[in-house]
Amino acid sequence: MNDAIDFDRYDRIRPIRWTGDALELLDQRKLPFAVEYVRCDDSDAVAAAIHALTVRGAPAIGIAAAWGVVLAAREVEAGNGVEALAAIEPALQRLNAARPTAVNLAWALARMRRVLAGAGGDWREVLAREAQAIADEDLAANRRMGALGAALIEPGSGVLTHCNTGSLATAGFGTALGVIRAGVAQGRIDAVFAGETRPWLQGARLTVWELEQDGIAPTLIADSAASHLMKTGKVRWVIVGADRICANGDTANKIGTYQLAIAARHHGVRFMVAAPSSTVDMDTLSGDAIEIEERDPGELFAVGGTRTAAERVGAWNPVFDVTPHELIDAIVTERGVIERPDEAAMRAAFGG
Ligand SMILES: CSC[C@H]1O[C@H](OP(=O)(O)O)[C@H](O)[C@@H]1O
Repeated sequence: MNDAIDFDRYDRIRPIRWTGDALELLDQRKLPFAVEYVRCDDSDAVAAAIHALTVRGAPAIGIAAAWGVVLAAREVEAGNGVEALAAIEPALQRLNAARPTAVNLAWALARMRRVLAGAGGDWREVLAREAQAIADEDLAANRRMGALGAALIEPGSGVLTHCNTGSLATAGFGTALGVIRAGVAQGRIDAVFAGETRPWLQGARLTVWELEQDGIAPTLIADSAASHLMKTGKVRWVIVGADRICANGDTANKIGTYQLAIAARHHGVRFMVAAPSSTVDMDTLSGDAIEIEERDPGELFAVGGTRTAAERVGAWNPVFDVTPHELIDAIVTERGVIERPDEAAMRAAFGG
């Protein structure tokens, strides 16, 4: 076993590209069957891409929104940041409304507002530098988290992950999938199981595709097979991402995460949440206060354009759920590891 991580092998995918005058987004609605980028020339196009899941994943939508602010700035004239902020605020509101659950969206917009409010005549350049800094910091955080999370994993482990938390959901390398990449690179992880993650199939379409790019051969399972897999003893950890981590450690993540945590605790499988500090929301005291996004029920009726449900059926499509902190064994951010998270541990680590 060694601690080295070959980022040339494990960190090559970039879902977000800034061209200097437009934002190019790897269209995650079309992966893995087509690798196509969508060009956004204005902030409303970015907001639409976030809502449509062209770009998705908590850190990635924050980064995309930050570049959306840069695009909004191109449409106004102002002598300084305060004037510019007043002019582009409606566009920032539309970006913020694109999706409600991942705190990274609002966090990135608040950070862009903060630097803009203090900027002078060079406010456009200040915004562009801040958007790039948000992306660069996320990539560095993911690589750091990968090492911190992997260090918790005993050699010879099997792991199960849910949804997609890789390069596609971030600036690169990933959060939970970054921990898994690091664990594989270090020889700690022998088997990676990926849940398909209905209804949007982030696991079957995106996580499997990402791992194939790395030369890692995951085993795909139906979401409904997860408890049975844990019962076999083949996994020692469930490793997932997060869209919002509250002041007491309660965590919102892709729908299905909560039941994975319940099953993990029942079977003595450890449960790790990996997310950058930009996903921590110390202003939200507990998971009960998190707005859970509900998407078009039609997402449940078809896969890839082929209907799979009988006609004339209703559906309920919440796309996140909340795992109570009591079911989480470790929260890993780039700042460190919080074992058995609770409000005291979260405040010691993040203040507030
Ligand atoms: C690294 S954050 C990824 C996070 O976002 C996903 O949701 P969505 O695909 O709807 O954006 C899921 O909750 C992942 O854990």
